[in-house]
Formats: sequence, C-alpha cells, structure tokens
Amino acid sequence: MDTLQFQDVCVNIGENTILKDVSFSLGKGYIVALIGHNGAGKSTIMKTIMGWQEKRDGSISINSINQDESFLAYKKQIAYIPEEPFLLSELTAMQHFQLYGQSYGLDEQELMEKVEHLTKLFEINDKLNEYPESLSKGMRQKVQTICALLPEVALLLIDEPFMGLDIHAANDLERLIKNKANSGTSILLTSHQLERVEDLADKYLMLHKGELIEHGDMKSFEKLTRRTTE
Ligand SMILES: Nc1ncnc2c1ncn2[C@@H]1O[C@H](COP(=O)(O)OP(=O)(O)OP(=O)(O)O)[C@@H](O)[C@H]1O
Repeated sequence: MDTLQFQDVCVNIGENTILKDVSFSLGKGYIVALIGHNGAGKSTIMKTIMGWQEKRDGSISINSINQDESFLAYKKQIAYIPEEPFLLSELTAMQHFQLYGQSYGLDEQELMEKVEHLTKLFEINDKLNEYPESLSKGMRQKVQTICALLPEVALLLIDEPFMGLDIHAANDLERLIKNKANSGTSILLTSHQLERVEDLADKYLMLHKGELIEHGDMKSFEKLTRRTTE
C-alpha cells in the first residue's frame, strides 16, 4: 500500500486555478522530488498536504487515513520543513524541540538524545537557549529542520531542503534524509538544485503551471536533462 495518495486534487486561489487535477502516490521509503519552474505549484502541493491550503476538489490520504475525515490522526503522520523558517519568537531553540517532541509523543530521553545528536551535527548545540531573533537565517533553518527530523513519521515534506544551509549542513541533511527513507519514511521534497536532487531522489514528478506533466524514475530524468543540455 502506498504511504501517500494524492488524488484528483484541484486548488483555486481567488479566480486562479493553481493545481489542476493533480494525482500521484508515494510508496513507503521512497524519496520523490517535485520539480518545476517558479510558480509551477510545488509549494502549493506541500501546503495542501499539510492542510494549510484548502483544496476545491480531490482527496488526500496517508496510510489510508483521509485528510477530510480524521485530520488530527492524518496530521500526526507528517512532519514539514517549509521553505522559510516558521519559528515562534517567544520560544528558544530548545523549547521548539520540546514542543515538537511533546506534540508527536516522543519520550523525554529519546527527545534529549536526538536533540543532542542533531544539534551537534548541525553545529548549533551552543544555541539551545537562544531565541529566533538572535539566530542567523541559516541557524533558524537548522532549528526548523531539526524539529521536523525529531519524530518518526510516515511522511516528511521538505520545501527546498538545502536553501540557506552551508555545504557541510547540506551534506549532513542529505545523509539524514537517506537514513530516514531507509527506515521507512516517505519523503517528498522540492528543490531547484537539480544536481543534489538527482543524487538523492528515487523518482520525480514534474509540474508545469499547476499540472503534472511528467513523472518517472530519477535515472530517466538524468538522461533527459543530459540529452537536453548536451
Ligand atoms: N497566497 C497566494 N495568493 C495568490 N496566489 C498565490 C498564493 N500562493 C501561491 N500563489 C500562486 O500559486 C502559483 C503556485 O505557487 P507555488 O508557491 O506553489 O509555486 P512553486 O512551484 O512552489 O514556486 P517556487 O519554485 O517559486 O517556490 C503561483 O502562480 C503563485 O503566484
């Protein structure tokens, strides 16, 4: 059974049709890249899966739990790293990790071990008591990324995972994403950094003006880009 089923989804914003009848599914443990030009609708797909963007039509389920029928049970299965860090100004980095740990039901010891490991890896272990306003943009992105990596969820959504991260952090994140997928998490990501995505993803979905125009194995996409750039 596929982890995510995104079926016949249409999204309108005002008068504009942003997603036109988009359907795809995501198998357990697969890494799938959403590819397309600026404005193609990639982030809208992410926000619609999260329930932040209303859909006009269609259905979305994760492990057969339908978004419209059991929203809380559905939502517990997702973690999201948005393109822009979305942190609360009144909470420190550590308080963000605790909030995420509690909302996904992690026990205290497991949470602390993961926080220690990930904050050391991303070199922000000396920033645990800082508030977002005193962190750089890249550090805020790291806090947001760690929050989403703490729980074991069925589906991890990542909008532009490498944006704002230095080369070491980007390499670490790439490795963590592969480990997550190997342990059964399905991953949907968007990225304009095609070289990294070609190395990371198993499959791609190509969007153009809100329509899914092509999909397949990442290997066939690599051939396609090579053919068109040679
Ligand atoms: N809040 C909004 N109000 C009006 N139009 C919106 C809104 N959010 C997105 N859109 C429109 O929806 C379309 C898809 O936007 P979306 O952010 O999903 O694109 P994207 O593929 O993620 O682009 P990018 O690569 O630039 O991040 C664009 O035409 C955009 O102008």
